[in-house]
Amino acid sequence: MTARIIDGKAFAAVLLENVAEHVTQLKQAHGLIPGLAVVLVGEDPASEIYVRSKAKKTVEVGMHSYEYKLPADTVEAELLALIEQLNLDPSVHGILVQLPLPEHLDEALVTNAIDPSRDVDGFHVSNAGLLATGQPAMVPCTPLGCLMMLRGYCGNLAGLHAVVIGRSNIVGKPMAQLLLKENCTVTVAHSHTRNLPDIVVAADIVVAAVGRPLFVKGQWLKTGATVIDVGINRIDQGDGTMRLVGDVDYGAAKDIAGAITPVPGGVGPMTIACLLANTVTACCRAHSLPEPARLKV
Ligand SMILES: Nc1nc2c(c(=O)[nH]1)N[C@@H](CN(C=O)c1ccc(C(=O)N[C@@H](CCC(=O)O)C(=O)O)cc1)CN2
Repeated sequence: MTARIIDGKAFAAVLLENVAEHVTQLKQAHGLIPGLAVVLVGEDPASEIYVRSKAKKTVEVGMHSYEYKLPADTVEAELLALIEQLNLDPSVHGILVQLPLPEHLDEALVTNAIDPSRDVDGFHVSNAGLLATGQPAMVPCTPLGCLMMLRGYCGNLAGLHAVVIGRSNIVGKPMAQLLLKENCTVTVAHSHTRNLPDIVVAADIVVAAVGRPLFVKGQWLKTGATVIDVGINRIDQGDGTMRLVGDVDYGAAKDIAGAITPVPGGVGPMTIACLLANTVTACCRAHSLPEPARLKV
């Protein structure tokens, strides 16, 4: 069996078109332009690329982009003061602080300083709680993108056994909550899980978010399983060049899985598209307008 490729770039292109259409409608019907503020602290090269890409796409879909670049030695009080200023700015509908933060900054404290209604990353404890209790929330962008692709490929997910490998607040936990909401049977595996291959082999859906290159082996998979690879790892090829790989051994997995996301070109592009969709949703909620159905899960 050769797996179908789940093309994240194509999914993202469709979602971005829908976002752009809604932005045009908001402008024409209500004179509103959604605004997204992105805060980057420090000079992490990958974060700089992601932030640049977010700003570029924000402008491409017709929204306002506000970028704040702070030095790596920024003190917590200064960052919190900027967040407070953005919380009060009526032209800003979405706020995100790019992660990871420099070590001296408390990620939870900073994330929870963002007004939950503008928390387009969905990392605020209020949004995490709403999602965990099945209530309308801002949903973290990476798991939201994974779910949209899973729905697109599998249709109804009810009754399927999903194994989520990884329990981070950003991906693993919200992914498990979203899959539960879809009536999947969900197993969350992590670094202490015993006999992981025996667990993965029972899965109809595998979401790999462990942050370890090529960790999930092809022979662990059930034939025909749908595999979503969240990992983005740069590995040295031994000749001085670097290669981008996921958490799944794609070369082996593609012969056993039914469908699989590539790295690059899988989950990554959907993360940014979902961020812009969340910003439109936040703008609609802020102005008590109906939420665009096509941007929702
Ligand atoms: N505040 C946040 N910080 C971080 C998040 C997040 O959702 N919110 N997620 C990641 C980084 N990230 C977005 O911020 C992100 C990562 C990767 C991609 C992407 O498109 N990747 C490409 C490959 C690009 C490359 O060469 O590195 C792909 O997979 O095709 C988009 C967004 C951590 N921080």
